[in-house]
Formats: sequence, C-alpha cells, structure tokens
Amino acid sequence: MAVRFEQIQDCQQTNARLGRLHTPHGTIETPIFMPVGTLATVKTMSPEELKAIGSQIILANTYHLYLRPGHEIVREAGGLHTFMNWNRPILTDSGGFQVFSLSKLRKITEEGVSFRSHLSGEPLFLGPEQAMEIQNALGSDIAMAFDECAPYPADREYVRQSAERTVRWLKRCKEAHQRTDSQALFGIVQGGMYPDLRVENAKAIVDLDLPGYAIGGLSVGESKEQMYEMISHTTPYLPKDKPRYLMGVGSPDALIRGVMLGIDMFDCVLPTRIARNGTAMTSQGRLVVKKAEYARDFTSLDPECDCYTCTKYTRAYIRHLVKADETFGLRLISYHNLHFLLQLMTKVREAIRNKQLPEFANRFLTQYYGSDE
Ligand SMILES: COC(=O)c1ccc(CCNc2nc3cc4nc(N)[nH]c(=O)c4cc3[nH]2)cc1
Ligand SMILES: [Zn+2]
Repeated sequence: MAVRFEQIQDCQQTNARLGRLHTPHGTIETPIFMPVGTLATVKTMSPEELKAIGSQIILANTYHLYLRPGHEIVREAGGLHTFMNWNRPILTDSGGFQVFSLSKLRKITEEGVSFRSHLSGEPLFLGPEQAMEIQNALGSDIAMAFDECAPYPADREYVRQSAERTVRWLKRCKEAHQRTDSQALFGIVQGGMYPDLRVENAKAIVDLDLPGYAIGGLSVGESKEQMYEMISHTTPYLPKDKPRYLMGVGSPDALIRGVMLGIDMFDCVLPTRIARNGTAMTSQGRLVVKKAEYARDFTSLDPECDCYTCTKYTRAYIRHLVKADETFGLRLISYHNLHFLLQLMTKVREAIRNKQLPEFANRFLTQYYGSDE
C-alpha cells in the first residue's frame, strides 16, 4: 500500500485529530501544511532550507511541469524527487484547477479539457488518463485525481453536471493509475456552494475506496464562512481513518479553523506569494516591511520567532533589500513566512496532544488578528 494513515489522538472539544501519514518517502505528522513548489521549487528556497524549517512534504503541479520542462524530461531525470533533489514526500496536484485558472480558450468535454498553453499558446489537452500518465512520470507519492474545480459563483445545474463528471473522471483516473504500490491516488470532492451536492459527491467519491480524499472547489473567492460551511457538510461523509486534504488553504485562521473541522492536510501559495510584495506573517499579524516606519527599525520581523531571518536580520535591513528589489529580501521573508506556518502547525499538533486546542486557537487568533476582528 503506497500510503497509510494512522489516527493517533482525537480532540474532545473539536473534530481535530493527530495523525501519521506513512508514505514511500517518509512519515508525515498531521495536521500538516504543505509548502507549494509549483515548478519543482518552493520559490527561492533550497531543499536544505525547507528541511531546516521542518517541511515534511511539498506540493508540485502537473499542469506547470507538463508545459515546462515537460514530464518526459522529469521521467528521464529519474522522477521529480531526483530532479529537484527532494527526498521527502511530494504531492502533485492534477491540473484540474490550474488548467481552469491559468489557461485561455479552454473547452471541456466528457473526454477532458482542450486549452492553449498560457506560455506558448500552443493547443494542448488534459484528461484523466493524461494527468495520471504525467503524475506517473513525476513519481509523486500522492497523485490528485483530475477534476473540474467549478468556477465561483456557478449555478446549481452547472455544478451538479460538473461534479458528476468529476466522479466519472475519477473512475478513469483509478483505471489509468499505474504505480499503485508506490503512489497513492486521492479523490477530490466537488459540489460548489451547494450542501446537498457536496454530500452527494462525497458519497460517490468515497465509494471508490481511495487512500485519501481532498475537498476541492473551495478557496475560489467564496467567503470564509461559506468555505467552513461547505467543509462541515462534507467531512462527516469522509472516512475518519483516511486523510482529509483541503486544497488551496491557507491563511493562519483558515488553517486553525480547518483543523478544528477535521482537516489533516493543507497547501497554499500564500507564504511565498505575499513575500513577493514584502509582506510577512508575524505573531502580531501581517507586517508590510516596505513601510517607511520600519526604515530605522532594528528589531526582527517577529519578536516571537527564532528562525534564521528573525535571529540574524532586522526590519530595516529587509526593508532596504525589498525596496532595492534585492532577491535576498524575498528569500528572507519567504523563509520566515514558511517557517511561521510550519511552526503554527507544530503548535497546533502540540495543542491537540495537550487537549488545549480551543484555548490555543483563541490566544493565537486574538494576537494575530487583534481582538476587534
Ligand atoms: C496571495 O495569495 C494568493 O496569491 C493566493 C492565490 C490563490 C489562492 C487560492 C488557491 N485555492 C485553491 N487551490 C486549489 C487547487 C485545486 N486543485 C484541484 N485539483 N481541484 C480543486 O478543486 C482545487 C481547488 C483549489 N482552490 C490563495 C491565495
Ligand atoms: Zn522568523
């Protein structure tokens, strides 16, 4: 069996749980945040730095690697782990989301999606079989099913048709799955913002008896309350003894609330994406280091952080680098932001272990978002 999930401890007051996810490239303590390495790199970070901040698993993207450098080159390199010098677990997204969010001129049929490359404009096609072939070449430990992440907002009839097709696509992914002993296929539950469609889709996806399940079609512009509502309608139909992965999430509050709703795995581009415009996540909330007020601030980004960035550099120095467009500034903030979210999940696991999650959540969120939010 490629991937096996162990439930270690439940939380009495919420649906949170401690778990262990055993994969061919190592064991992952859950709940977990997965840094996003779309193009076979977590932007500006080396594998050694990722390990130094405690990253246990990273995400890469089928769509992007299919377009560039092409999955055949990665296969010839010996797979993604060798190609990018990362010997821990890798989860690959299937392209289901990226093809809809990045490419132009796309056409969806029962077969799959025809689209034009957002890089070269060349006509391309992705369907369940192609997505599984690419992920087979990449050799990820966890391969996501090829699905349609319905646009938001979308009318009920569209969402119903799309979710039903996603189930038919999942069956084809399962048929096309080759490395069943070294790569796990996770299904993805859709259903838009319609609770009854979410439940119906969850039941159909779980019927295929897979090693893990994701909740898709969220973090697409809906309100956080809507997102939490859809999660709470879905998790009761996902087996407790399998990992639950909320795709594209997220921010500190969404991670904590997601854990309390029973989610085990998360991914988001946020930490490296906001670093690009000089924004750091700190224990006191977001800090835009470019602001003039930090020009002579010789304290660290986050007074409560012990990471390399916060022990060796000051806000004034990082502000200078970002203003001068020096990539080292981007590296320092990315390193800290990733450390911040990975550290948050370490504290969340500790709080579940000590039966203190609600208290920890209130303390952290009040400090991060301020009591008025
Ligand atoms: C500064 O912050 C940012 O730039 C930024 C950008 C995008 C997201 C949203 C990411 N949301 C998201 N990613 C997703 C990936 C998905 N993959 C598949 N296969 N199926 C889905 O149904 C799906 C849904 C998602 N929702 C969040 C933050
Ligand atoms: Zn730090």
